[in-house]
Amino acid sequence: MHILATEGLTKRFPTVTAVDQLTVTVGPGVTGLVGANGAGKSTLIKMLLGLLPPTAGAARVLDMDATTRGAEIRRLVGYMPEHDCLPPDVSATELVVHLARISGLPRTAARERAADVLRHVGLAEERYRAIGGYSTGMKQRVKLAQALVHDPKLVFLDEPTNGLDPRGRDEMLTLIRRIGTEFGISVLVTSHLLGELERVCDHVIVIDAGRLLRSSAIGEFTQVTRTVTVEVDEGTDALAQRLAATGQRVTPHGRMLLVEVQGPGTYDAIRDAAADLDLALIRLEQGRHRIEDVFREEAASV
Ligand SMILES: Nc1ncnc2c1ncn2[C@@H]1O[C@H](COP(=O)(O)OP(=O)(O)OP(=O)(O)O)[C@@H](O)[C@H]1O
Repeated sequence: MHILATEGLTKRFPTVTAVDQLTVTVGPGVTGLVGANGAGKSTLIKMLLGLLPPTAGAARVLDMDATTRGAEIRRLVGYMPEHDCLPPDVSATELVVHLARISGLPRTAARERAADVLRHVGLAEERYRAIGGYSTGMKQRVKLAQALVHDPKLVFLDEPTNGLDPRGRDEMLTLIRRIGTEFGISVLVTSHLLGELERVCDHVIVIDAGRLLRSSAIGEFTQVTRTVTVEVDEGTDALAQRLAATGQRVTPHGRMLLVEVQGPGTYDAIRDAAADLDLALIRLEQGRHRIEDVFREEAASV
């Protein structure tokens, strides 16, 4: 079953083609939409919501045509926009209740539902304070809460981790995963960082300059891009030589080594090599996959 599907979807602005003949399908679960800034992610979402007419091609969301049935789609889909769009002088509770009412919920149900979603996104007492005084993380949570308040079947989250510090980012990613698993709501989440989506997505779509670069289950991504970063206090060269001698693929990266994970044995090989050479391991961590890595691999394979 498809949650959404596009066929040759294209959006041309006077000086740029933002989405270029995109044909892609998305199933239930949490799907990441990855691309550098300007790749066309927000434009795609706006077309899927029926807010922007395509220049060519078609899009279906929850089996409805996005061009002709935008209002129905928006009733069933939650949208967390990328940019700051919150009124500063009202509280999160007032805003979310108001938006729930606009979505058609009766007054009492709107209040209850708003209290529920604000609790789920982790806004407690602060929800009664004016939004203008909120931190970026709190504002992102309010945007998320309003996307969920009308109990959608699907949510589009546009760069939800933007502007967050590492801890806020982690908490937001955990929340997104919960939306997909505990609440059973399908999610399309955009980011310019593939690394952060790996943790929460079942499937990832990569676009570049509006074109589909790749659409794969997350496992396929991690298999081909997985590396482990190794740092030792000294003796990096000796470690690299030892690892290479035991069949590991090693690339020096400044003071660190990037080792391709060929299987669980790779970690054992690193540990044993460091122990044999009497080196102290400072860091042994899963490589963060940046979108550029995928671009490089795709380019190399063409
Ligand atoms: N209304 C518009 N008029 C003209 N050009 C636009 C418009 N909206 C977007 N664009 C252009 O289309 C391209 C894709 O923009 P879009 O916002 O969809 O990218 P994005 O992947 O969401 O990136 P970002 O995260 O930076 O917003 C960019 O070159 C952008 O400048």
